[in-house]
Amino acid sequence: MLLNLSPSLSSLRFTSSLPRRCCSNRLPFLSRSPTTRRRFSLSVKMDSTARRRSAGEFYGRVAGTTERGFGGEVEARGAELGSLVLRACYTKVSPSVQVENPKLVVWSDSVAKLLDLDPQEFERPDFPLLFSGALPLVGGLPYAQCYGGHQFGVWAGQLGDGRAITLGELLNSRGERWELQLKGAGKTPYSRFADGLAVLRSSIREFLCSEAMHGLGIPTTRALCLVATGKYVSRDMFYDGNPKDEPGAIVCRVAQSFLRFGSYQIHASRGKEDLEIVRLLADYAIRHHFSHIEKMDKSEDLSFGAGQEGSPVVDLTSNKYAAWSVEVAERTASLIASWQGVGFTHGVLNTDNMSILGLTIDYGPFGFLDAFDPSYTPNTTDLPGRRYCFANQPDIGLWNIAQFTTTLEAANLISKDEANYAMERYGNKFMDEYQAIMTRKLGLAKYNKQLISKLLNNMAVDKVDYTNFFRVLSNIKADPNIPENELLIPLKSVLLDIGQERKEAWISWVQTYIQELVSNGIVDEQRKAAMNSVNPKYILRNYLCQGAIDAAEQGDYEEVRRVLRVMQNPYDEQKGMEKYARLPPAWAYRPGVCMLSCSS
Ligand SMILES: Nc1ncnc2c1ncn2[C@@H]1O[C@H](COP(=O)(O)OP(=O)(O)OP(=O)(O)O)[C@@H](O)[C@H]1O
Repeated sequence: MLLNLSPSLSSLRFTSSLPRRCCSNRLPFLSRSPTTRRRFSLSVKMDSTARRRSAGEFYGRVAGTTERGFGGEVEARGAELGSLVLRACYTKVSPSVQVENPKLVVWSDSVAKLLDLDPQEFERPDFPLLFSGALPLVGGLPYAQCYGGHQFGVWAGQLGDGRAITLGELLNSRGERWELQLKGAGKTPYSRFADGLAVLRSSIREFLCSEAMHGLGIPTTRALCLVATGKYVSRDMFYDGNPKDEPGAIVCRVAQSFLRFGSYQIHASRGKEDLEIVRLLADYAIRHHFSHIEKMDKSEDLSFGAGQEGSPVVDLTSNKYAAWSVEVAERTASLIASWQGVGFTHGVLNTDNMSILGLTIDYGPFGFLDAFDPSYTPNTTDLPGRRYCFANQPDIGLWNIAQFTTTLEAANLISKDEANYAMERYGNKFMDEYQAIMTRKLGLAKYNKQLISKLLNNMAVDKVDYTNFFRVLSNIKADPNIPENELLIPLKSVLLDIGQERKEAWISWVQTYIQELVSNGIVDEQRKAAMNSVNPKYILRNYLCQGAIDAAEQGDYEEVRRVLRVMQNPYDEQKGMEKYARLPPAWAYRPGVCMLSCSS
């Protein structure tokens, strides 16, 4: 039954979406056959320049780095426990989640604006029914996408969308295309062995972090609203054989596209018959999301030497797919540089969690750094190798780009030289952006590698809080005459429990920093304002999420809403909200708060 919608909701303009001929429901040969094993070569040769120009140098070597993953051959193991959907990149499927008196937990007015949705619509009594998928949206064309991916460096075959259902793609009045997706709305043909559902705990984390990342100015999928279904879902959070019933929930995510590296990989992995889908999906992405590439002036000289001297020239005007791969590589590099700037650790950087638009996607066991620790990983599953720890993210981004370009190569869309060139551009872009971000964080006029490396080293030794340190750093005055015993006063709230020897190390660093500030010649007040606009006061520490989750599980949604409000303006001083900038309390170190598993 379709509802009689008020003007704002009913005038949402849904538009055509993924290539229709790639829809499994349209295909006579829709297959849900058992997995077939096949050899799938994904060997990747890393360009030495690209590898050299990654960020390892700043953080030192971390145990279990990713070298092993840079090459070699893997076998397509496929979704051995489920069934496969072949020759298609999506399937029409409607939400099937059960609800009982569903409730709107939290919503985002700014996302509503993106969609031209009147925020008053959040108040309509049937809103929770519409945005849990229990009632259809007029004009919606729901579907689930087919994608695969490398998980922890190993090809895992078909993975999703196992619990995300796209309601449709909208065109807003500015001509922007926005895809609406319900996460946790029931099974799809891609659900494998799982239930297609999500719990309140993980949905609150996803909702809050999407909006917090946006507040920080970091590209991300957004979240329109979060509905508690009123039903329970069984989860084994610690994988200890003791599943517990948790409240179920659904987040309505919004992005210009949810296409991932894995959306392309899955088809390249299936050999000849599916290579055409890689091309169709690439054309789709370029047409709708990288249209400037299609409009590129062919007479413009965009030829570049790929790599070192004597290496082949790559002309980006002659192959739109090459230009596209470079842009995907560069967007990914910028994204990861911005994560490093705020201490965000994604936790599960599998290729199915890499957006082709360079958005942060899939908020699972993420964490922001508290005490600076390059080897920090928020994901308990990642603990043995720390593949996805903070310091490894730039290298993992490159590894993932290598998988993406290998996919385009396999589909004969780009050449090996073009693939190498995209990787090289990743390395260069990452370094440029990372250096610029760190320079701004310190309020300097130019990049000073030694000063920054020394600082990060000091912070790691003394376990200094990453966010709060940079926030108070702006209080240091560019005055070379400050007596030695007063140099650390502006930093006293963040240099906790350090002995005499470490004090000396810090005094020495502050002295060099002040010299640098003096030579840069920026007025203190100006520098402070500039630093505070890039060093957040508030970040979504895991314990803040947990506080909001604990209250919401008791039926009190006010804390989720309060945390959202604080995180929407993370660079501002917010009167009365100082407690949200505090270090984690002791209880935050209990299992499941700062460290999480993938169970959601
Ligand atoms: N409860 C579930 N039911 C069905 N499929 C699931 C479930 N949980 C995860 N999956 C699928 O397993 C894959 C890997 O899990 P992951 O935790 O990365 O996904 P997710 O958080 O559901 O997805 P997304 O990347 O869309 O945010 C995903 O493709 C997802 O579709």
